[in-house]
Amino acid sequence: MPQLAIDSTCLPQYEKLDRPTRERLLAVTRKFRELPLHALLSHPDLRIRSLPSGQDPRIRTFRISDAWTGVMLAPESGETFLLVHLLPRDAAEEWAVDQRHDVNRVMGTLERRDATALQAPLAATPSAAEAPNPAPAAARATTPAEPAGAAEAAERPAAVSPPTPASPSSLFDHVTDRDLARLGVDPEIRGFCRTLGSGDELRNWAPALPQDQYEVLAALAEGHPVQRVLDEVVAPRRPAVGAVAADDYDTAIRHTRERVIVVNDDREVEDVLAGEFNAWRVFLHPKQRALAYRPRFNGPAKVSGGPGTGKTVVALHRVKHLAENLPLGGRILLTSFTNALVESLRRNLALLLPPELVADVDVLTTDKLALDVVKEVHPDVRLRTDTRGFFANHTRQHRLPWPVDFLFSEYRHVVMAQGITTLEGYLDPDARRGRSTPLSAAQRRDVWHAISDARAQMRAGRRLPAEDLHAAATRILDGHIERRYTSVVVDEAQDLHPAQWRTLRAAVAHGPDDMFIAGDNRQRIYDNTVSFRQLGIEVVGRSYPLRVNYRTTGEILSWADGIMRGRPVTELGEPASAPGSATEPPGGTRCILSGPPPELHGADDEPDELDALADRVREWLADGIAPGDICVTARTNRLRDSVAAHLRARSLPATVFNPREHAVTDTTGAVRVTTMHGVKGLEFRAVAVTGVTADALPQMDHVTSADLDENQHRADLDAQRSLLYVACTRAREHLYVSWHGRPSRFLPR
Ligand SMILES: Nc1ncnc2c1ncn2[C@@H]1O[C@H](COP(=O)(O)OP(=O)(O)OP(=O)(O)O)[C@@H](O)[C@H]1O
Repeated sequence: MPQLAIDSTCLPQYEKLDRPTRERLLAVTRKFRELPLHALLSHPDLRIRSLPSGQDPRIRTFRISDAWTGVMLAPESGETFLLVHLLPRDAAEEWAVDQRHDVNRVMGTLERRDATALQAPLAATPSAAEAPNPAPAAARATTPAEPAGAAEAAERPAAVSPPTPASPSSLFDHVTDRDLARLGVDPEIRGFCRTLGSGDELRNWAPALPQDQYEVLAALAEGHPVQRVLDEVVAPRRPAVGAVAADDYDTAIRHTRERVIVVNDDREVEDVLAGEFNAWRVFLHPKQRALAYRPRFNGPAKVSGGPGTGKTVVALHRVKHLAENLPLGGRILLTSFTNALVESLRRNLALLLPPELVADVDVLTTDKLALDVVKEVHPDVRLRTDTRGFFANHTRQHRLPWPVDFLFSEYRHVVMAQGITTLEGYLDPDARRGRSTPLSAAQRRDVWHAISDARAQMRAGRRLPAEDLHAAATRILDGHIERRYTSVVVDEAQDLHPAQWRTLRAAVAHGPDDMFIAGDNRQRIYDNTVSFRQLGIEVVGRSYPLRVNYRTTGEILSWADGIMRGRPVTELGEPASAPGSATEPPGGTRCILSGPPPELHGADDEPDELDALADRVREWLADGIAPGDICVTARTNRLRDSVAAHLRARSLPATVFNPREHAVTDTTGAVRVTTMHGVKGLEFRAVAVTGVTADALPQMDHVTSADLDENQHRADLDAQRSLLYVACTRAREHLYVSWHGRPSRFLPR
């Protein structure tokens, strides 16, 4: 009996079908599974057609409805049908005739290429006019809201400049044919890639190239050595069973789990097709799968990677693996930074795990965990959120000769960061390493007494700041022989304070699979620097980068990377001040999507800026982007509230979103307006970043003065730079950045 598999290309298309067409598609897919091959091919309703002039004799089209056509790969031998694409009727055949599917014998995967487009540069040196259909490279990527007909059929590279035949400056001169073959690059693509002169040219051809070979070429083009590409791109895909024969489509389809899934019943078909945003549940990059489903790590493991590389997705799948293998009586903690992020993790976990496994997982912010632990012993304790102001008062009361924020900074970045509990500890010459304001022993005593006094008052009032709450929680957890959790999984790890890490460390016993940590220091928007080693979290030999971005278009990411250019970023868990501490290389992340470049708008004053923003939002809505898929960010609470009021005054649906109070789903019917801090970890089809004005970014009253502490000054500036980076990288398809007056110096030139 034939089997059905679905290619991930179909998912965003399915979103565009109306309900009757979806039902019709399900009825058709049922026939694929139920009828014998000969009955299927001759079924009158399905109108299965082969394409005599097509590049691939196995490709067929079939009728879904008057308006929509399915494209499938029908087996010559074997029995697995692959549903390749869903397209408007007129566009389907035009697209399908150009495509060819082949088994990649080295990686064992099934790949698709636009064979017609790729033949052109090999046949001759085309003039620009002859270059393949100059459609935007966006074709493969961002999905228009309505069926776009011919535009969808034209999944062709943009002819920025026609590739030229092999020249001394060709992009892959440094790689031999033999190495390319070892990396799974087949003869046709080996010949083709010799015609490319630049990384931009390669990217423009991405929609036409076989997917896995493109990833190999992109990694080589970025300068990664052959061995690393073998280890990171080829090895995770290589089938355990050895080479796959060139005509063994059945095996290749089953092995291409990154893009293809075999479905067994109606429920599975619907489940897989039901929306683009669920792709992460089913299709994992081999590297993501290898990390999430590795049977065990012998200790803490760390996954880092730029924005949108699927760190959260890997963390969720890791929880699934841990829950499926949990010993009797075990429990898992999944933790993140804000209530909104935790809420979104909880929702996604419920999509991924059956309820009986969800029941074994606590999904909590790290602060909530600490509060729960402390309340078990001191039920009347509450979390204090005005700590900065409280310490400012104490600075004045003790008549200390430093600015009002100094005491708080000393409390947070020295005393609590290092877990110092005595005056002697604070007097230790190493205690203030990295702080650039020297303090005499007498001054340290004054500071210590002021801090102790403030802490004693806070304890007496039973309202503890997060740092003290965590110190208390750590003491309580350390006092138990039984640890609270079997495994702890941490998302958005870059922003946790050392005191929060100590709570997490104390919540789980040292051992295999104790901690799984996902984060990205480029996105660190709070001023914490952390040394995993000093906290007893040893990740050496268990650190893994992710390098494929699934969220953001290449145009948006490469512009946003300009915000961070020239700022070396330390690796997650490496303190900035450590001699020789490793830094994350800039860029190095490949995007699978492409689309329009970011739009930048400078206005004369704030009212003009808000008027232009309202026009942009209105256009997005008119283009069919749902209000809940649009987010506007502002640097300050004041601007956020003005933006929301301004949009509403122009009859646009807008609501203020506060991640500490709201779940992401609370505000789906309206355009979300939030602060830049509020968009951490989230994503939207369209994002407007407003108020990127010279005096708002950096906002100097939130930056320690360089005279007081040079290092802290730099760290504070970097945190604000990262804030802009985080806000801009939340956009999936459209990014709009605006300012009034002078633009922020963080904007790329
Ligand atoms: N293998 C995959 N296939 C399809 N989509 C994926 C895959 N992995 C991740 N995604 C999607 O990419 C987007 C980004 O993923 P995710 O939020 O996990 O990234 P992240 O690295 O945690 O991002 P950030 O650090 O910017 O918050 C999400 O929409 C997710 O569903």
